[in-house]
Amino acid sequence: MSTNRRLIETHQQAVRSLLTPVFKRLRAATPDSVAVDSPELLGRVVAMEVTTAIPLPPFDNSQMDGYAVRAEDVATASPSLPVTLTLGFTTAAGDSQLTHVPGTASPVMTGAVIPLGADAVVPVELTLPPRFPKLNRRGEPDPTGNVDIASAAPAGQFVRKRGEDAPSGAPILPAGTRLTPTRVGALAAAGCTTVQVLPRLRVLLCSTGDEISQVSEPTQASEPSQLEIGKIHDANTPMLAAALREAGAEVDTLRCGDQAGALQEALASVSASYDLIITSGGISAGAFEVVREAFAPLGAEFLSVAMQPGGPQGLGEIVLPGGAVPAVCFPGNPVSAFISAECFVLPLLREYAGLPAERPRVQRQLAHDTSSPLEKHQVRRGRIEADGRVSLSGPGSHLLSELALADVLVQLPLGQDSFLENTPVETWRIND
Ligand SMILES: Nc1nc2c(c(=O)[nH]1)N[C@H]1C(S)=C(S)[C@@H](COP(=O)(O)OP(=O)(O)OC[C@H]3O[C@@H](n4cnc5c(N)ncnc54)[C@H](O)[C@@H]3O)O[C@H]1N2
Ligand code: MOO
Repeated sequence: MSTNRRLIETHQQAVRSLLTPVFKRLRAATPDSVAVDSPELLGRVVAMEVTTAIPLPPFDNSQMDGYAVRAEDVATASPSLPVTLTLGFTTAAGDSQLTHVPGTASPVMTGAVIPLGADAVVPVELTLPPRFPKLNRRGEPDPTGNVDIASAAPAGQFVRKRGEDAPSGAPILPAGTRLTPTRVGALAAAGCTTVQVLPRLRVLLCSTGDEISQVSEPTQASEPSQLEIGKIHDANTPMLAAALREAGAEVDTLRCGDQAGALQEALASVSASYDLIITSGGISAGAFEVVREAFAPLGAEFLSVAMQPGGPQGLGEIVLPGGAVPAVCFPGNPVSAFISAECFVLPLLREYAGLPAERPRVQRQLAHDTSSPLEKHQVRRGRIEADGRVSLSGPGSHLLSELALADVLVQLPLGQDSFLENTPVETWRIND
């Protein structure tokens, strides 16, 4: 066993240095043009500032169903001394602008253009009686009758001014903004039909091992297993693909057995299409370490990080016929693979995708005593108890079901091997 282990922070820095040029290149690349109504848009990052070509709102409009008036015509109105005004033509949302006749009340619906010459709106509830009479729109016979206005309306009351949300030419989304549903709405309101977004990071996720590569179809959980002894279902490909996609990447997958030549061959034909290769398995001290055997001669480095799980790691730019591609290699144990992704790669991807890089971090007390290797940073899985303290599951890196039901990853720092009940520890929220 190597004792020359790299600190977790040093390896984080090494992975960051490997991937920084990739993100820099993607930020400078031709952006993708994506339609505003495409399901593809959600979660993408705006490549350049978006401005609105029109004022928002585009015209003065009513905030209420009521009557557009001139403020001066209703200045003295009150419930005990209403002001009676002649009914004018009605404007509904979507109608073009009418001209307001001084001394009259022009019925307007919410969103309707304020008639030219009116400057305030009296809600229908503040008229007597508090409901609309028969109304006439443009093209219909001239309206007849009056309305009693029971409240004064200062100029501007319930008028949503043209451009008050964003004037014409104003920036609505700065470059680097991640597109959420509200931002998609703002783009649509401004009349944008397409938006320029940063290209996604394209990842080839490669899971290795004879034990997974020869299993054809997974059996239903409810049926007796069809697995031959020695084979297992491939958990890492779906899990890591989901984690990478959640962090904004575009992911293709490749499964490969334990033959280094076959892995090199498979990568040679596809590598040019990817910004990053992630591998799982085949990197520790065994006799058949396919990733180590295939990648070390191509330029990757394999080493040991002072952490558990996730001790064995690999990284480097590997040189393939299609060009050099950065590769980050995780150990095969599923919990090790997930925690490696959480510690070394996902924060960088989230940062590029405009997401918070770090999982929400909170100090919590341990619900019981525990121990951890003195010379390693241990990442345990925990459940939050009703009293807010955290209970740990076993340390084994094969315990995927326990990881799947954990609330937090619990950080037990290097240099301490015994942790008493109620010791405060840093926790990272997962599985939300
Ligand atoms: N003599 C030593 N043996 C081991 C060491 C060591 O330092 N010296 N390190 C151990 C640690 S820690 C880990 S972690 C593993 C890492 O091994 P590999 O990265 O080479 O991974 P594999 O041997 O290929 O697989 C490990 C384990 O995970 C299962 N696995 C692999 N791929 C998948 C998958 N896609 N889905 C589900 N499970 C997977 C595999 O069957 C093995 O059980 O090495 C220790 N050994
Ligand atoms: O470090 Mo391994 O990643 O514990 O299981």
